[in-house]
Amino acid sequence: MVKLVEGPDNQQKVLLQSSEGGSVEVFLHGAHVTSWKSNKGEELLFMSNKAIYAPPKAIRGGIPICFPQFGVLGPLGQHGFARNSVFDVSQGSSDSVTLSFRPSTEQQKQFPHQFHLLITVKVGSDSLTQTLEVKNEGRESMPFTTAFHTYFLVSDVDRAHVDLGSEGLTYQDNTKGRAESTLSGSHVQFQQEFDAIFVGAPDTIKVVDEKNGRKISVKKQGLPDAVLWNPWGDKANGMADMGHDQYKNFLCVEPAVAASGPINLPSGQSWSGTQILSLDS
Ligand SMILES: O=P(O)(O)OC[C@H]1O[C@@H](O)[C@H](O)[C@@H](O)[C@@H]1O
Repeated sequence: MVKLVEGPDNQQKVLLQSSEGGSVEVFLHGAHVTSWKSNKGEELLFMSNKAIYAPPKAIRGGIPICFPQFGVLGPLGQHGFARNSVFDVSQGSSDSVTLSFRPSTEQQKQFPHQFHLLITVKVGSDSLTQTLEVKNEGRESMPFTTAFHTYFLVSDVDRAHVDLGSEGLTYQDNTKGRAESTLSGSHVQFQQEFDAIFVGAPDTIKVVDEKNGRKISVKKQGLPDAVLWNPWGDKANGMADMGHDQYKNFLCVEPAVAASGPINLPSGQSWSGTQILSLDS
């Protein structure tokens, strides 16, 4: 039942369709969602026009999976190796797919743990539900951090904001060596590079595109933190896989186990975290 087609750079992707008209595309490379369209067919995720779809680099845009490490919070390369690896199809239907990954011997040299990672993506009526489930198949407990690194498409970052739904939250500012800062009000309006870990963030966060009147709710389950990021012009224009001034068209909200972690998963046990994205009508 799973519909697999070839995408850019000879990479295979799964096409999902909801009965109400919404659709999602997921590459086997990184179990990476690169498109989520509403019931009316509008694209809701940002993709770089210079994205490279083939491993070993992660695809720029969509929803990279950061695992088994978020950011530089550990000994591995930034955001871990799952996003650079090709997954297998485990099971699926017309509107949902589960992709499966086990680390290679080479990857286990950097991260000496055996695990089974399952990413399930389901498209619903103006919604996308994504679950990360990991089973520790090794003999030792396994430390990890993780994130759904979601790039939301906005018409103009100057006329968009993130509503955290609660005033005066504190965050670790990655642009200042993780110094603690306090948010004034409950909104983040991006006006320069912003890279922040909200530890113990609210479980519902809204992405508001003021210019086109669109609101998307991000609900997280089992994921204590949320990272908010936009690199702004100088940094983004220096990225080889990001188009010129495309930073104006996205903002990232990333449900995560980041500074609250790591989680130490005992041998033989499983853990899961979920994000539910829904377009407010
Ligand atoms: O360029 P990458 O590896 O995809 O990372 C993008 C960004 O991801 C964010 O999650 C981090 O907080 C940033 O510090 C980082 O720059």
